[in-house]
Amino acid sequence: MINIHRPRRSVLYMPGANTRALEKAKTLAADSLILDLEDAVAPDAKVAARANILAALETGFGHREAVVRINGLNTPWGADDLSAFANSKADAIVLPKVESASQIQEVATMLDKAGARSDLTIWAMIETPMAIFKLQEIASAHPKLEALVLGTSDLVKDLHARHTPSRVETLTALSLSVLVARAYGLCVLDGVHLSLDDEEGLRLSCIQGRDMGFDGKTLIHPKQIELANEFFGPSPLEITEAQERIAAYDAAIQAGAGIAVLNGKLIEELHIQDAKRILALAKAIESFASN
Ligand SMILES: CC(C)(COP(=O)(O)OP(=O)(O)OC[C@H]1O[C@@H](n2cnc3c(N)ncnc32)[C@H](O)[C@@H]1OP(=O)(O)O)[C@@H](O)C(=O)NCCC(=O)NCCSC(=O)C[C@H](O)C(=O)O
Ligand SMILES: [Mg+2]
Repeated sequence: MINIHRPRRSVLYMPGANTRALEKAKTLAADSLILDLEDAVAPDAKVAARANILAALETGFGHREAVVRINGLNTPWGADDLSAFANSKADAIVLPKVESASQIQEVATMLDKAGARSDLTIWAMIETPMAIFKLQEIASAHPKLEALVLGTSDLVKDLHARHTPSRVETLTALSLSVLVARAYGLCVLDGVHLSLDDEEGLRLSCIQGRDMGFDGKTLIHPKQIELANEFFGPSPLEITEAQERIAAYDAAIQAGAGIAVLNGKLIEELHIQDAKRILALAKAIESFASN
């Protein structure tokens, strides 16, 4: 199954308590923003952060998608967060530390009762060992679920593992998450790269995530946006090759053949589906640039 989601190459977290960052976000080249009320916000600052985010959503973030990470419903703030954003201008609600379908269903029911817009979707953070074992249950919990977001910091902590350059400690979890996301038609976003000054490490992590099938990468600082946009978007060469593949295949079909060969490579219908996905993504990214 091929699903074309909106571009989410770069998905930048910012603490809701940081009004400077919320303002700065309106000028950044990130495709999506996660306005955070959870781990990046101290308990004493949660209520003020909620108000900051509500105010920032009112003026909007241009073409950038704005999603709000609420606190878990098992915390003192979760239910109030959810009702505050149910009728806001947020594009989605991110639910942290999801471990069961019922957590997603509870959020969906609360949004329905609050009369939330039908296009307000839910994203689930996958960041605990139990979440990995419940991936299929979570992914099929509710039609409002749109994306799985890997929380590799929490996962590594819960595993008693260590962050390594190869990410061997999370590869199984990353791979299972991509498999399940694709099987259920969901968007899937890779975890953050914590070392702010390690550009080479970020580059390798972007390449690895892209090659595994992730749609994009979650980020913690504006300086990480450019690399994520570069590696999770189609390159000019990939766009040209996709166009050439489609043209070669169309010519083969016109000539009565079912397959084509271009530059010594076999082209079948499945390659055309992938070429069309690449071109649709490139077109959507181009429309961002003109907005
Ligand atoms: C890490 C930071 C605290 C660093 O902030 P700061 O010291 O302000 O950095 P700079 O001086 O280099 O900032 C330069 C300018 O960029 C703006 N900025 C910085 N970070 C952001 C941001 N995230 N979004 C928007 N704008 C940002 C600064 O305001 C400066 O602007 P200007 O004044 O105009 O020059 C900070 O980067 C930060 O807080 N990052 C986000 C941390 C966060 O959200 N963490 C929680 C999410 S990660 C997570 O929990 C993943 C998951 O759950 C898991 O388990 O893995
Ligand atoms: Mg986390």
